[in-house]
Amino acid sequence: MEFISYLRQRWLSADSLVCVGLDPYPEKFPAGFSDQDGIFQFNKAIIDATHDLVCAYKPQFAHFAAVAAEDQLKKTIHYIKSQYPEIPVILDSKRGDIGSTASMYAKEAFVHYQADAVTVNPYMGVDTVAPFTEFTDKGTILLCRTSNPGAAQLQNLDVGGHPLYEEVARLAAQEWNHNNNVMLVVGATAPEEMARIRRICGDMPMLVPGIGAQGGDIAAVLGAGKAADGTGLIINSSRAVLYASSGDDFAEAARAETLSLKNEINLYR
Ligand SMILES: O=C(O)c1cc(=O)[nH]c(=O)n1[C@@H]1O[C@H](COP(=O)(O)O)[C@@H](O)[C@H]1O
Repeated sequence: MEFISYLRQRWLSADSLVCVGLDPYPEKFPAGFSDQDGIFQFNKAIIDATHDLVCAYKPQFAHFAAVAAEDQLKKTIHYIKSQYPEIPVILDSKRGDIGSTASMYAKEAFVHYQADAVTVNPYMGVDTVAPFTEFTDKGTILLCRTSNPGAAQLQNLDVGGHPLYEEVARLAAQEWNHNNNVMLVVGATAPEEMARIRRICGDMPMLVPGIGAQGGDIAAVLGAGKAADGTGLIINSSRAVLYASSGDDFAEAARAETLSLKNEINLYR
């Protein structure tokens, strides 16, 4: 199934726009997760506790690679796909490189890790994005206006009467989306920019990080970014969910945090 239909089905069946980000910090894990399978076991506990509340999971590549735990990334994705096949998995690796190398990164995400979608840095241009979008059933989520404090320094630069991030949104919506599988990353910390991007990209789905630990405002995000039918957003929270408690009740606390986020978002849909 095409990624956007798959996502849409999940938005509706779970009645949720919440994405739980899997950003493992082993030093924050409660006791009992220190063996060599600990990252996977922690993720599994989080997934089992939250699966009915989410529209997607987003494992963050660097958090696995930095501790040589790529095998546990693969196992985590495989676990979601086998136990909860209705939930899309977005691999957050923010790849971007010349076309020949980009095609290897696309294989990495879609063939090796079996992700349903991947985050991609589009600032090298169309030939570096195409190797991802050629996987017609998979999703390609382009960094457009990111959530970090320094995002405006380059992304808001004026490029002939409009900011650079708007050019990315325009290209994504009008020139790069032949296979109807392109989406955009827009940070929750930039609601004004989000509203402008929504006007450019129609009902294209947006991945929205920056809620929770980065302080984004849910009402502002929904006001700026929801599509006409009350969906259109994949609202990610990682640390605020994963580390809601540092005790043995971490999975229950993660569930409570996810449920509260889902309910708060749904108030504004
Ligand atoms: O592409 C992303 O997921 C992303 C883009 C962006 O603009 N800002 C951003 O925070 N992210 C990712 O979203 C997650 C946010 O984590 P928390 O701040 O803990 O919720 C991290 O995995 C970031 O790498």
